[in-house]
Amino acid sequence: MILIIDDDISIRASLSFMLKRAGYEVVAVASPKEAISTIRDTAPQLILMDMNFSLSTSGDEGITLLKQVKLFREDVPIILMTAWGSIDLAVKGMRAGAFDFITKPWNNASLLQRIETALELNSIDGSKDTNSSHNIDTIRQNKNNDFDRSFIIGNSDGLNQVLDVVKRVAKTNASVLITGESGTGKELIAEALHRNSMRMDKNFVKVNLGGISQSLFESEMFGHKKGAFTDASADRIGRFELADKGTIFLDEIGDLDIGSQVKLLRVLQDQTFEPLGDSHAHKVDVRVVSATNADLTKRIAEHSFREDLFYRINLITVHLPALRDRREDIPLLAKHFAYKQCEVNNIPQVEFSQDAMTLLSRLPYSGNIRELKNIVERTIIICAKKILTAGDFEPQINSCSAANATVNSNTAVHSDGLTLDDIERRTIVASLKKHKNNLSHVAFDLGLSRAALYRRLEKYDIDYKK
Ligand SMILES: Nc1ncnc2c1ncn2[C@@H]1O[C@H](COP(=O)(O)OP(=O)(O)OP(=O)(O)O)[C@@H](O)[C@H]1O
Repeated sequence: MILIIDDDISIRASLSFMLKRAGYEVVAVASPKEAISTIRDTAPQLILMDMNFSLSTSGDEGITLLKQVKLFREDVPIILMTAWGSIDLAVKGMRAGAFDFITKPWNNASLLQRIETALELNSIDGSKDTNSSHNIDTIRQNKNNDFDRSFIIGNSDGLNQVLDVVKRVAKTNASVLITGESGTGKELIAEALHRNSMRMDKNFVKVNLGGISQSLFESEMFGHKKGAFTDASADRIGRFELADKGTIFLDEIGDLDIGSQVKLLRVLQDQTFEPLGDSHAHKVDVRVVSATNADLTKRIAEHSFREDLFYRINLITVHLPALRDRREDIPLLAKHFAYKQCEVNNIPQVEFSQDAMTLLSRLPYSGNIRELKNIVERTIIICAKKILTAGDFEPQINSCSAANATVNSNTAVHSDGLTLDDIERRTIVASLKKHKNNLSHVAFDLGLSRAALYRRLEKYDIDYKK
């Protein structure tokens, strides 16, 4: 049963109608007093609670009610309803333990989706309970079936715990925030959520929010109509529309400026937006996965990140441990990157000597898995040997840490007579050979944009037209 608490009769009526039509049993009450007596007698599966009771405009009554409800029914998810103008109240409510919030006027489809997500997540959390209902068993089964983690290497407890959460929430529509240091595999986890969701056949759209300027944010995310501004010479589809029915991955969300944060919050609220120059609201159905290596709680305290946006993107948090805290994964990862590098470059597979593996297993890895990948790939290209020893890796390790230290200066780094530029040039030449000068394939392999690849081809004067 879903309990609706709202003093506005028209809201009670329209919510009841919508929820009953969706197959839920509904009880609707008008006052906090009636609400408390209802939850004393029956346990609702979910509560939809208005925060703006007419008796007080401060919202204190709503917060008090929320706290009382939590005392009686700690495990029942509560979704708060507020006006957009009093979203601060929703934030207070989230701090006091509400599960989610919506702003009025709401969008029926997205409210239903939130309700479904809340119920699903609550069942998963409660699935350890021996009294689990049929519904919980079904969810548990679904979550365990066919989980594809084939592209994620590692078997450490730290990684397995992360994957366990991913497995349980992938099929829901819950927003997920992935945290962790740079290079720990956050993007891979976002992909795993998508690949294991009902949305897997639709788009996974990645947006690097750190790379989008404030002035371009709206056109990039929501699109624009031809003529909407001086440079808009044609219609453009935004990232949200591209991700419709799929997943949008908001990378580096901690870097988003405060002005763009409110625009993002609005679209996440009810999944509608207006492209620039278009007065029609566009509706989308998008699952939101975000990632950051910033400490968002700290940013909230410093007022550089909106707390309401934080709750909106963060129904579930997944924290990826640093590589130095899951060293068991290093040998598997090293072998995996070596295998891939040899395959891509069409060279015979290599092996690691015992001392090489011991060395790799002990490094500090401030750049995490990305750093390990670079070290392995460079060593293979430079050494061109069948069995790689610790001695082969050492110069590359020095060069990588030196490169980290001088990343913002143009100082050339020498190791074994080679500069980083030499290494980069060799890697590009090898990839060109492997892909018979197909620049799209080379760019993809090396993780570069075509423009970045062209710049390097010019810089090193590499003839790719032969
Ligand atoms: N478990 C893993 N198995 C295989 N490859 C991995 C794994 N984790 C990370 N990688 C690889 O390491 C590199 C860095 O990973 P990724 O880009 O996902 O990290 P990130 O945390 O998103 O980094 P950033 O914060 O800098 O964006 C990628 O090439 C990725 O494919």
